[in-house]
Amino acid sequence: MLLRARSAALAPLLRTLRPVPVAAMSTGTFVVSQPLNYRGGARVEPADASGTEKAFEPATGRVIATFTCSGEKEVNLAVADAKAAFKIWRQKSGMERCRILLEAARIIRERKDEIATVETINNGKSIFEARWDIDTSWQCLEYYAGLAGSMAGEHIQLPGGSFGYTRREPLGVCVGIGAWNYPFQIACWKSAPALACGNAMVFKPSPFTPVSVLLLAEIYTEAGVPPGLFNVVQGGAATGQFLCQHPDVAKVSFTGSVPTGSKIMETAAKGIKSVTLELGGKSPLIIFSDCDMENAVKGALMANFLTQGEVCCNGTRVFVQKEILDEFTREVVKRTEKIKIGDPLLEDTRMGPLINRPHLQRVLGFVKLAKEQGAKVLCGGDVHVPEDPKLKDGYYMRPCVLTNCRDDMTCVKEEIFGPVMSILPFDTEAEVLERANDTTFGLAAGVFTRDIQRAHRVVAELQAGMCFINNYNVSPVELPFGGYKKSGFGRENGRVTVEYYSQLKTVCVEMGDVESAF
Ligand SMILES: NC(=O)c1ccc[n+]([C@@H]2O[C@H](COP(=O)([O-])OP(=O)(O)OC[C@H]3O[C@@H](n4cnc5c(N)ncnc54)[C@H](O)[C@@H]3O)[C@@H](O)[C@H]2O)c1
Ligand SMILES: C[N+](C)(C)CCCC=O
Repeated sequence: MLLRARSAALAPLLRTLRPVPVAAMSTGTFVVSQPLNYRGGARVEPADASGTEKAFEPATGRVIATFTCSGEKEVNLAVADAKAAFKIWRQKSGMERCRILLEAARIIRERKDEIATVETINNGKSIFEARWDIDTSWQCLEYYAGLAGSMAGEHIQLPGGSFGYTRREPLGVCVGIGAWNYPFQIACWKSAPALACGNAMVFKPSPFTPVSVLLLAEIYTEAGVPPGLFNVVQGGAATGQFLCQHPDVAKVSFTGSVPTGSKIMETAAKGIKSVTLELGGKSPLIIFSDCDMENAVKGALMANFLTQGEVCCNGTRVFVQKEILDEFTREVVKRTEKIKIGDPLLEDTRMGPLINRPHLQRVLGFVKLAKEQGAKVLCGGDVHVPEDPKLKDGYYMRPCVLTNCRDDMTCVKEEIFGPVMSILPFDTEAEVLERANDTTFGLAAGVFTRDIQRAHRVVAELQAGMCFINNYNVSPVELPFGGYKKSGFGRENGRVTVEYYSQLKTVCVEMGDVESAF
């Protein structure tokens, strides 16, 4: 595995695929010593380079890996291997693919604690939450394994005994490019439907979180996918560009920011490649005065503070009906102040460090600007220094609740991607709908009310791809997830995603003679 342990007794483990005991991994000790590219069913050093990167442990600020970013030659090799594996994989029946994906899901489930620990060390999210992410990862593999066996076309009767039929066929080599906030989950949400449909994938994680996807690559191999079917190349924008412009790549599925999404779409357009774009958001959460207060408060915290607020679909604009504004705000602040910040590997921690120092400074900058623009900080919004000396160089901040906010403030308009909630009072349903939709984003939205008719009426008007009624940020893999407007297009999860990783072939069969015009 990945660990260069302090203890020599662990050395044999490093040369095998066997899981490392989770107890051997603690904050401040983990170091990656093996190659982080994966090609042809094994870890490899890239054949060429487009620079080097360092990956950090956000909890301590330590460097845990220094790695080479892949150049064009390595990208070409990864795509060539994927192309070769695709030829084998596309011939397999849906049930054969199903069995292998189910086996991979089983291994992930079995190694859940270990994978969650690696995720926590490299991303900073609490171990409690990382385990949820790994659950939605293996569940995604199970879900698409289930669909693989039932993918089918149609038979259409034509005059005179002739007929047509359709075949659902894979696209070929698909590229997955991931963000750093859900590294393992994003890799699963892209690769599971891609592989279930018969495609191969080359995946590039964010250079901030290069580590956990290697475990997925090894698990796929152990489960029985052909060598080369799932490859990993490491790197940043340059490596990503090589992938997106490669002539043998059929599709790019991207998760990340709007500006990068726009560049990827431009590159893909030149090669007429299909794209799925899972981009940013500034989602509204609407709390009506007839809500169940306890659930609404819990929902607002779920909507803002998972993964240190670094969540694309967070409901960061919390619109609260005036009658309950004071009570709701009081409760939200009380509970926000109780969130335990610190070592993300401790069982009772609920908020770890942000991803890196520049990002922490950026988020703190948003809070400063919010104050300058007239917002009031009710709690948090400043640096947190944990008592444990080994955490002193980590990137911690206290979760922040802002009030006195207006719709034109920067904190209300822009994606902060940190633990900062803006509370905005409203009077009427019509008014809040207009304000909720007044954004270029459209990823998610939420409504808390006991009035069932109002709940459905409001979500029908909300311009967002993922709407929650009386909950927020839950992710059943059976439900499609994706955005409206500048939050992107295409979907992940749910049955519909099969359509984004396959194409339809129509076959027209003549049973009589050709009736020619000539
Ligand atoms: N909608 C979703 O499902 C979802 C999920 C998670 C994160 N996000 C969004 O992701 C953003 C945060 O992630 P980030 O900072 O990693 O985003 P980012 O756009 O900076 O980077 C995302 C990925 O794109 C790569 N990349 C950068 N330039 C590229 C280029 N020119 N060509 C190809 N690849 C390139 C990066 O190396 C990284 O792997 C936020 O906006 C967040 O909302 C969206
Ligand atoms: C699992 N969540 C919380 C729904 C997040 C999905 C990915 C967004 O960043």
